[in-house]
Amino acid sequence: MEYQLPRLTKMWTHLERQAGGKVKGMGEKQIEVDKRILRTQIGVLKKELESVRKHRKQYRNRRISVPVPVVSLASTYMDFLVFEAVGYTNAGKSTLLNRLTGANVLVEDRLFATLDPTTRRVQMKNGKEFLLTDTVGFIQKLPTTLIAAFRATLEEISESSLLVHVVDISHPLAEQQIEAVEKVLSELDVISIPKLTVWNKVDKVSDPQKIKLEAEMKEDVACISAFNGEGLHEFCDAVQGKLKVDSMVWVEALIPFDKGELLSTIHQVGMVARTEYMENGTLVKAHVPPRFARLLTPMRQLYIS
Ligand SMILES: Nc1nc2c(ncn2[C@@H]2O[C@H](COP(=O)(O)OP(=O)(O)OP(=O)(O)O)[C@@H](O)[C@H]2O)c(=O)[nH]1
Ligand SMILES: [Mg+2]
Repeated sequence: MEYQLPRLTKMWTHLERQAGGKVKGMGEKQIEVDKRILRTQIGVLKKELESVRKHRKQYRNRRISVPVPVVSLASTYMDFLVFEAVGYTNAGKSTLLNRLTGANVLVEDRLFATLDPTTRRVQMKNGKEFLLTDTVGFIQKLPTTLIAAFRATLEEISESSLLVHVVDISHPLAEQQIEAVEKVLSELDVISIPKLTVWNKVDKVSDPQKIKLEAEMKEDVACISAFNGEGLHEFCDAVQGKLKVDSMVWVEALIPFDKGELLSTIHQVGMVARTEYMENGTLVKAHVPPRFARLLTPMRQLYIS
């Protein structure tokens, strides 16, 4: 609508032309009316956007502050491993989400098919899980008014553990699109979040072998086709590897036998290197998400003592 506002004039000049120029100014009045309607609608939408933002924020806060109910431990802690698929519009983010989770997210060969973030649980073949959020695509020179409109969505990005930057590597302007996305990411101040780059649509390039070799040479780049599933296992492995290095901490803890559910959560959200049954509990050595590590503090002390 903000885009439309200054362009209304052009829409109405045809009226004057039709009337043979006799009623000059007739279009002009209509423009004023239209502008007022648009401004009112913009105001209403802005208010709604603000309330969406507040709502999402509350929701996120609640996710973080839940006082650890034992039964839902697993699903609660899952939230600490939120993965965000970011990328240029039409790069294949939604296709990737669908392919990994069997979700039914709208996929379309057009810009901005996705306007609302969708989060799904991804189950990897080794039983590990993570949450993957699909978001709105980026474009070059994202107008500031659009940034405002998508702010609620973009804010989700800043709270994820890993960003997966999906690139349409078959696109002739892939290089520029990568740059555009990196630029938006830096504007969002999320440079510190670990990132994995995915070159998607490798089935569509003229020389897949060359592209795959190129990807191999680079650090943190996985080559896939969300379309036919090629490279997805490697992608999941890369996600896990990245996590271990960048967003997990090493813990050694003694889990009392009556806290068995904690043990299964560690297996689910973390990467267990070793378990050993002791007299007073299970000794676990594993990489786990930092937040979870903090919760294990008493049990880590138990191990030390
Ligand atoms: N050939 C080929 N086409 C793909 C692949 N992945 C996605 N596509 C196609 O690319 C188009 C865009 O896919 P989407 O998943 O909607 O892209 P998106 O990144 O979610 O786009 P926005 O929601 O607009 O940001 C669709 O026509 C997909 O079928 C792939 O690996 N190979
Ligand atoms: Mg999409």
